[in-house]
Order: sequence, then structure tokens, then C-alpha cells
Amino acid sequence: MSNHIAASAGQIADSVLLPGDPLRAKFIAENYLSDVQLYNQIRNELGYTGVYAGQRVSVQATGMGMPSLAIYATELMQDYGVKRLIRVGTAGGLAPDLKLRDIVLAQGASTDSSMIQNTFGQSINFAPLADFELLHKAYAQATAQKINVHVGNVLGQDRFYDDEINFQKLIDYGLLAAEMETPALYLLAAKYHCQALTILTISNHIITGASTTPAERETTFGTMAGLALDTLTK
Ligand SMILES: O=P(O)(O)O[C@H]1O[C@H](CO)[C@@H](O)[C@H]1O
Ligand SMILES: O=c1cc[nH]c(=O)[nH]1
Repeated sequence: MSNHIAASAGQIADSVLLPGDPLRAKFIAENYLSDVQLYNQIRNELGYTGVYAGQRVSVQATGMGMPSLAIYATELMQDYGVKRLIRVGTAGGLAPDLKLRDIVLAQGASTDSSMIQNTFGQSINFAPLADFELLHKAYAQATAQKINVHVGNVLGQDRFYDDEINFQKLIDYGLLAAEMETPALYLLAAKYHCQALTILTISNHIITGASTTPAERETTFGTMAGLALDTLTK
């Protein structure tokens, strides 16, 4: 057991999906995994281990924002020896060509969080990057399954409600979408020499104001979850 995860040694697989929402963890475990064991209910941040395509995989909710994700990612890698982590999250679209339910592979993650500066100091702007092997596999799986994906830089922002941020400037510099966890995930994966990737579903568009319904989101989460699981196991 770690500070926030109740699993005993060996109960968590080497490969883990990381949704922010605990109910998304439950949805993935119930609809995609067989032989499922619930290993964590602390704070309702549900964690499950099961089997997908003959391989053990876990799914662990992280909560919202980098401080929360950092707790789960750190404990998974440091205390449970997890090696591969794929965040499966929602994001607000920024790029004009992004449509609702599109999928984004986060190649890099820009941020206004102080977490990078707290790690490296003021003079280094560390670039949080996806693991190339996972990114390449996810892209290949998406292509084989005719899932249209966008690949590029995303914003991991500290605040969901942020009146100060200049989204237009970020769009001008090619950022695709905004979410709240990926820079911390990529930073910590680098620290622990693990592989990490974020796959995002566009749940709303920040500029146009378009938004999906909860029911629509559930189906699209399925596409993202299947892609992440295939990336980890095939
Ligand atoms: O859907 P999840 O994975 O929680 O991700 C996005 O949704 C939350 C905000 O509503 C933030 O956590 C953001 O990153
Ligand atoms: O962080 C997020 C997640 C989904 N949609 C947004 O607009 N922001």
C-alpha cells in the first residue's frame, strides 16, 4: 500500500491507463477488461486491474489537475514499479480544425504550471515530451483502425477557469487543445525512466463553445480507451 493507493505488491500491472474521472476508470474496467479486480477505493479514486488481449492492464483514476495526477503517477512508478502509463483524458479544442470527439495524441505538453520551474529552476524550460515508442504505436494503431488522430503540442493548464490566458497566441503557435495533467505526467515519467503518453478526446471547443453531451462522451471515451489499450498490448 502507498499513501493514496490501497493495492498490495503485484496487484497493479506494469501498464496503466490514467483517466482523470473515476467513473471513466470504472467504465473502462467494466467494458474493456476481463477478470477485473478493484484494488483502490481510497478517496473514490478507483483503480482496477484486469486482462485485455491476454495481457494484464490496470486503470487508475488520477483526479483533476497536475497536483492530483502527480500523486498517483509518482506512487504508481515509485511504489508499484509501473513502467508504461497512458493518460486517457478529455480536452478543450483550440485549433480551428479540431472537431468534437476528435482524438489528439499529445506529442508535447506546454504549461503555465510552476511544476517544471520547481524541478529545474528558472534558467531551464524543460520540454515535457511523450515517449516516442508509445506515440508511434498509438499512431500506427489509429491508422490501422482508420481512427483520425491529430498529433502535436497541447496545453496542460493549471486552472480550468482562467480569464488571463491568451488562447489566441497559443493557437498561433500551433497548440491543439487544452487539458490539465499532461506536463506533470511527462515530467514524472522522465524522472522515473518510464514511458508515458496522453491520448485526449475533444469534449468541447474553447473558441467556438461547441460541447458534447455526457452520453456522446461515453461512446467517444470508448474509442480512446480501445486505442490506448491496443497501444499497450499489441
Ligand atoms: O477528463 P479528464 O481526464 O479529467 O481531463 C480533463 O477534464 C478535467 C476538467 O474538466 C481536467 O482533469 C482535464 O484535464
Ligand atoms: O481542461 C479541460 C478539459 C476539457 N475541456 C476544457 O476546456 N478544458
